[in-house]
Amino acid sequence: MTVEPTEVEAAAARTIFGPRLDLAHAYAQALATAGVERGLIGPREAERIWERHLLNCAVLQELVPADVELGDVGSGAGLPGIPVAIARPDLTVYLIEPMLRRTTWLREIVTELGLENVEIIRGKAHIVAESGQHFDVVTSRAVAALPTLAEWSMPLVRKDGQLLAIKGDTAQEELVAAAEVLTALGAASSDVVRCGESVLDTPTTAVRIVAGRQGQLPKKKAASAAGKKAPGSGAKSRAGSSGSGSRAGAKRASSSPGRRR
Ligand SMILES: C[S@@+](CC[C@H](N)C(=O)[O-])C[C@H]1O[C@@H](n2cnc3c(N)ncnc32)[C@H](O)[C@@H]1O
Repeated sequence: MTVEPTEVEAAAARTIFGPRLDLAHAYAQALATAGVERGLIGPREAERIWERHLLNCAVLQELVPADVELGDVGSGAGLPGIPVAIARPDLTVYLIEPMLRRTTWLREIVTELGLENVEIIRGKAHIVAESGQHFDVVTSRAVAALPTLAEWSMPLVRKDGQLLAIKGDTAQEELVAAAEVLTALGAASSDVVRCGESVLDTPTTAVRIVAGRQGQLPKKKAASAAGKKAPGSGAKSRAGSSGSGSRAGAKRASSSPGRRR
């Protein structure tokens, strides 16, 4: 099966990916074939791989400053982290994902594409935060409702850094629902933004939260982390290496993940 973008999608892809367009084609092809066979995305996604996945995710890069470190929480098959990393070779992108099956795929595809600006961290977001790692920008898509997502992601954000969460039509409502949590987590500002308006028929909606201080674990998480240090916490694996031995991936988060996209 070959996955060709429509004319409109191809024009958008040329603008977004520039000289790295071939890498975007190779990733789209792999996602629509091996990605579907391995259950990383649903079978119906293959025919809308460009619009709904590569382009929808890659335009998030418009909000990302130059030369920064970006952590992508709950990366799954590599979304939005891999399209952003392809579009922006100046960034160092860390794909954060607890499930071994998915980090195995991520290591394979990152190696196959030769993406030197991507690293893979196996673990849940709070375990990575517990290890003291911070990023200038933390992205996500379809991981959890905003109050939960903020609790997981804000501890990973450096002072003045941003959390960028791709959300659908409910973005504004989620932001209102998360107001109290965001204040407690030290958010300096938050808004709903649209990306890709000049290239996409349907621009991507994202919630943007700016951190007023370097992220810390919420008190109850910090207390339990201090009492019980998780094995493998903080283990970071370069793409293509054998990965961490963290058991974090085996334990499900108590909050239900957001709508699958
Ligand atoms: C519905 S999938 C979305 C994957 C991808 N972001 C996308 O848009 O296609 C949610 C992902 O979040 C991961 N996840 C769940 N809880 C997590 C946590 N606490 N920290 C990091 N990732 C988590 C899951 O393993 C899964 O890969």
